[in-house]
Amino acid sequence: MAKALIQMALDSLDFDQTLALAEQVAPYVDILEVGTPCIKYNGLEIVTALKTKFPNNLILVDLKTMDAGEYESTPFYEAGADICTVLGVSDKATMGGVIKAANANNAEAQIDLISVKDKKAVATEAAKNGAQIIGVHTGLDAQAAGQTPFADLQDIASLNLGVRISVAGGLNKDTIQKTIQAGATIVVVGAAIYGAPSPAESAKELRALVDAA
Ligand SMILES: O=C(CO)[C@H](O)[C@H](O)COP(=O)(O)O
Repeated sequence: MAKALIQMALDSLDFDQTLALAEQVAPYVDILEVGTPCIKYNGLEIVTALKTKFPNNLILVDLKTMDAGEYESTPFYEAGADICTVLGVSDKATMGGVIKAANANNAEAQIDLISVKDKKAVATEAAKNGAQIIGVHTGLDAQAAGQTPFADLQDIASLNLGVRISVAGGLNKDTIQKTIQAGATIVVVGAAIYGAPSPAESAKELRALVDAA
């Protein structure tokens, strides 16, 4: 089985701080994620900067697109995004638009199941329609209310859809291995890295745990 990938969520608003954090963690993670607040604040320029500075990392742009999928995502793919996200609560045509833009740019589309009621149905349909990645995601607000992504992961993994499963929602060194063992092929970490005294040390520790899982 292929090793799981680690994705670091860059959730700062500040352009220079985002690049500085990426510099610290890039050797230990596979995917650098431009978080939703960061992409809204900084736009295409930060995608270009990350792609240029970190050619050995994949770049995920967490657009969380809700409408006009192809139109909104195309410039980000053209700027170097390897993966863009689109909301699973959006219209089938919106998800289809991002999948189309991804395919046109030799890249991938991720369907984010955040706030989706029937996650199994949306994931099944999205995989059938060509989405490469399904994102099981407990957002920051839901985390603050005590929720975790683990039950949803079990539901989605049980479908055996043949697509990659990304999991986000407060993962840390105590939960990352069990997340992979439960079926995640991409594990997303934000606060546990950027909130650590040494983000580089934290990313290195997570790398070792993921490689040993
Ligand atoms: O997409 C996000 C919020 O919507 C976060 O980037 C994602 O949840 C990862 O961060 P954390 O590990 O702190 O939960």
